[in-house]
Amino acid sequence: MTDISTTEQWAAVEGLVPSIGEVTLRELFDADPERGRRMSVTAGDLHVDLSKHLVTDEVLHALTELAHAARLPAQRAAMFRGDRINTTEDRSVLHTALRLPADAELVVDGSDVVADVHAVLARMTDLADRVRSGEWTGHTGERIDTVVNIGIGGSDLGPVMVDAALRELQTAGIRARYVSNVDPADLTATLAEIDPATTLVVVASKTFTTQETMANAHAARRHFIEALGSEDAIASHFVAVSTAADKVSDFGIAPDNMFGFWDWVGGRYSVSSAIGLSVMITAGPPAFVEMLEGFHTMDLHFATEAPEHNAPVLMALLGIWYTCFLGAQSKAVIPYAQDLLRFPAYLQQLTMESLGKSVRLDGSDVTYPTGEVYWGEPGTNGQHAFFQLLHQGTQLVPVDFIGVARPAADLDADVPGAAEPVSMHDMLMANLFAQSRVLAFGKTEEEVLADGVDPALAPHKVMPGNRPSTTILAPSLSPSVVGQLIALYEHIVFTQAAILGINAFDQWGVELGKAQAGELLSALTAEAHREPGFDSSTDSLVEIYREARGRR
Ligand SMILES: O=P(O)(O)OC[C@H]1O[C@](O)(CO)[C@@H](O)[C@@H]1O
Repeated sequence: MTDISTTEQWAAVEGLVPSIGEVTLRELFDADPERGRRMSVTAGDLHVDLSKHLVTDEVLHALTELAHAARLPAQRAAMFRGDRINTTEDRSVLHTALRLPADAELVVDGSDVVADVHAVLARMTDLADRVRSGEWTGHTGERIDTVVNIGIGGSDLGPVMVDAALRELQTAGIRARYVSNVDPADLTATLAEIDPATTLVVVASKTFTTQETMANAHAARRHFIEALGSEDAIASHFVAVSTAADKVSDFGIAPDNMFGFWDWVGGRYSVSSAIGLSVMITAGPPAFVEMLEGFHTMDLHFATEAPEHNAPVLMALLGIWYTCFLGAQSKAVIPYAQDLLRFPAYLQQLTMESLGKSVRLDGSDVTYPTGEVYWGEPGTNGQHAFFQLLHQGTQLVPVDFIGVARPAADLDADVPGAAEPVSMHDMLMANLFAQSRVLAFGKTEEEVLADGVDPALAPHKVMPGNRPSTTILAPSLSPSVVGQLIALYEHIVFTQAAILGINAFDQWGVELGKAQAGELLSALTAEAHREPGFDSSTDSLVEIYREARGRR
């Protein structure tokens, strides 16, 4: 396969790097008063402003040529068609099929996957409606008021993030709790605040073998049987979401209470599958369907728009520009929306499990960086924590700002000096716009001195500026917008992987740790301390731990 870094298109981008060192964002904006509008694209309901990036039209053009050199349109078509592009696991990659409308058709390996998807959606809807209406009752005849989702990674981060994002729609009196960590503190804290008689547990695991999930599920099962006095209680308090029907049945959950998905849905791409069941129960089936429509809107945008107007393609190319050509190593995602609190954590798995690869699809070593370290916290909190490094530190950290125009609810605040109370949402968004301006345009020494600052202090108050950011502005945090945002980043990941020639859909690196945890568990729990067998660090840690636990 072609090593993208050996192409003339790659060399062309590389050749433009010095030109970017010669201009500033201030100069680029001064030279083109239309830059703000001209370098923004619309994707579904999202206004995506790319104008505050360290690029000229020439750079953007050269980057889109890179996408052509990597045959992005052909690779994209192969994914949407269901080709087995996850070659190391010999699987199709079809999360986009999870949001196709019911009248669409997509036959893969002789089976219409759209019909399969909608059959599961209908069963999920039926369960959610019955739980929400009170028709589904627990073992003692009480209504369900709490859903506990037990899962980890993709079987947790998606639902937990969307649950928070759709908080305002949770009007049926049903709350969700999420248990993921094998640290017993996680399940213990959750069990302490729920009543088993009114709780439905969703065991969410694609494989139904994940150590953390199975440990938590079995412990929860014991707790429910003890609390409700009968093993029969499991039938009305446990459902499962999985691709492994046999293992679900071995656990004691009947097929009627299992909601399936397929091996062509990667864990980190699974929130639009039955893995979203807890959210469908708390926010309601119409909200879930609207979210799927939002996903589909972005899928269509990605599949059909030319690269020059294609938000995920452009954002992916900018990511490659910063990491492969300008030396950036991380990307901050700052939602100015408290309900998107968990979006950065969700993106960490989506992007880093996907792009954390050092060999290409053909097994050859990559010769360029892949992926970025994603991190972030909601604004304005981040401003009072890590923004100092973004503004005046020495690292290049591109930022994605996300904001919504209309809040679900607003409050007025009295602001010193203001005649009238001020909308707190307006305050929030003013902060977002201010931060992206300060990052981009900074403050020169001349401007600092013009404020009358002591010249000795002036260097400390200079803001270098020229720090790039994207601003994504949505009309509101509707379920559709949530789906659009998730799909936007899914397709950014796809595009980067397609250009860099890596597999975004496997995660072999996670496996070795799982295997070694098994060996370590035996060493920690064995009757008698074995001869040292690991390495001198691990051996002494095991010994100290065993002693602390009273094991010799
Ligand atoms: O849904 P499962 O099979 O329990 O897997 C959970 C997670 O574990 C991983 O395999 C590795 O962390 C993720 O890719 C996945 O989302």
